[in-house]
Amino acid sequence: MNSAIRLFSNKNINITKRTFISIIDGNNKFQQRFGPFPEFVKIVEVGPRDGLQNEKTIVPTKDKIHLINSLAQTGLSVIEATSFVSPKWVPQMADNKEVFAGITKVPGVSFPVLTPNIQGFKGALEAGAKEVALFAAASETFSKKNINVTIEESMARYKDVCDAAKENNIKVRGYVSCVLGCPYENNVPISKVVEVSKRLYDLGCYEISLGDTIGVGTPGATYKLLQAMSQAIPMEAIAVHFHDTYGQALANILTSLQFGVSVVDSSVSGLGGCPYAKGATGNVATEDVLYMMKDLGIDCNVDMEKLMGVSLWISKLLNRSPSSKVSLALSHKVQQQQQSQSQPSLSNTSIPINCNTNINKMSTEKEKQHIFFSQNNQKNQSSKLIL
Ligand SMILES: CC(C)(COP(=O)([O-])OP(=O)([O-])OC[C@H]1O[C@@H](n2cnc3c(N)ncnc32)[C@H](O)[C@@H]1OP(=O)([O-])[O-])[C@@H](O)C(=O)NCCC(=O)NCCSC(=O)C[C@@](C)(O)CC(=O)[O-]
Repeated sequence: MNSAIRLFSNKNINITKRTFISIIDGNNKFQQRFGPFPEFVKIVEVGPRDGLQNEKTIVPTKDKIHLINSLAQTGLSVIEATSFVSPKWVPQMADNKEVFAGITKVPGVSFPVLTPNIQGFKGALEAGAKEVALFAAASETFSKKNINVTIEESMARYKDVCDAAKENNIKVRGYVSCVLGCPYENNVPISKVVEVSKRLYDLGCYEISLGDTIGVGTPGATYKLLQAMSQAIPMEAIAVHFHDTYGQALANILTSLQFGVSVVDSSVSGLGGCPYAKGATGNVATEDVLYMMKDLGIDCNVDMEKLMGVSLWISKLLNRSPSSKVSLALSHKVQQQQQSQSQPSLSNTSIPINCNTNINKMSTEKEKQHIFFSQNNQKNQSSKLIL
């Protein structure tokens, strides 16, 4: 039994249900019991890359650009823009140069791109990228399937990329896939994850993102992994990248925060997957992460209202509902509010959302921009949403 419930059911302690709720509701008490948590968490938005690389229908370049530009208006400081990988392997990212050239390089926002080898690095450099991301795996089979080389061979390639990056003053981030399980080998030894992560870190990656590629991880497994990782790499250089296939991502993030992790990868609307991990669903949704962070009192410096607008827009464009539980819940709330025509009650956060907008029917970029950023003004059609 958890200690809070034990306390509540202990007849010797005179505690009312009301007091009990106020104890667990108080952020300070919660932090004392479950924290401490970092004060600030950097969100690395991977939707435009990890999300769109897995879409069956290829999203038009202009829409990718619009997606990234809109995300850059939300306060996000890192938005992974595209991949400089082989178009034969991942055709969804074949327009990498056009996407990178088309996006507005907002000061203070990084737009890293994936590079699997020196050819990709050169392409990224020519396109004007200031940050690249390498992606290794802790599973031999996954490495072969994903980048057609063994782990050892990938390290040799990544050394060349890191050397070239140093010469050109380019920041390098490193991914390790299959940290909590592999679609081909199932169990992956923690020692292998630590080894590959440390090698990437020693090559010069400033941050190592631990990828639960197929979303099989649990808080228990995450705890054990981070315990081992914390012995090898400074905690501030560790990021977590959870897919939500088994619905464990938020619980795993909470565990990671308790360990001191302060960088979380996520994807707007829960877009995502991996073309070489069949059945893996999207990354944890950025909206869901923000909702949890807000309750924990953790600052992420992202405007939830704007992000929800982006989430609804990209979901409409892809002709499906958001994978984000928070987006779905909030959309239903809006619909209910619209039906009952009632006034909203007291709230800390209000999100205006126009659920009736069909973005596909909008012909021009200007119209799309308008619906994104002027929802506040569309009082006749929008409802204020209460979190
Ligand atoms: C690594 C390769 C290229 C090896 O692929 P390969 O076939 O072994 O490459 P190659 O060196 O033998 O070259 C074959 C052809 O590819 C071209 N080529 C070679 N390199 C490039 C390049 N950079 N950009 C563009 N073209 C390239 C090269 O020019 C040549 O073209 P051809 O002469 O036949 O016309 C391939 O396996 C590949 O592109 N893999 C990428 C797969 C991928 O993007 N996977 C998804 C990202 S990883 C992921 O999602 C996991 C992550 C990061 O999110 C974290 C997690 O959740 O775990």
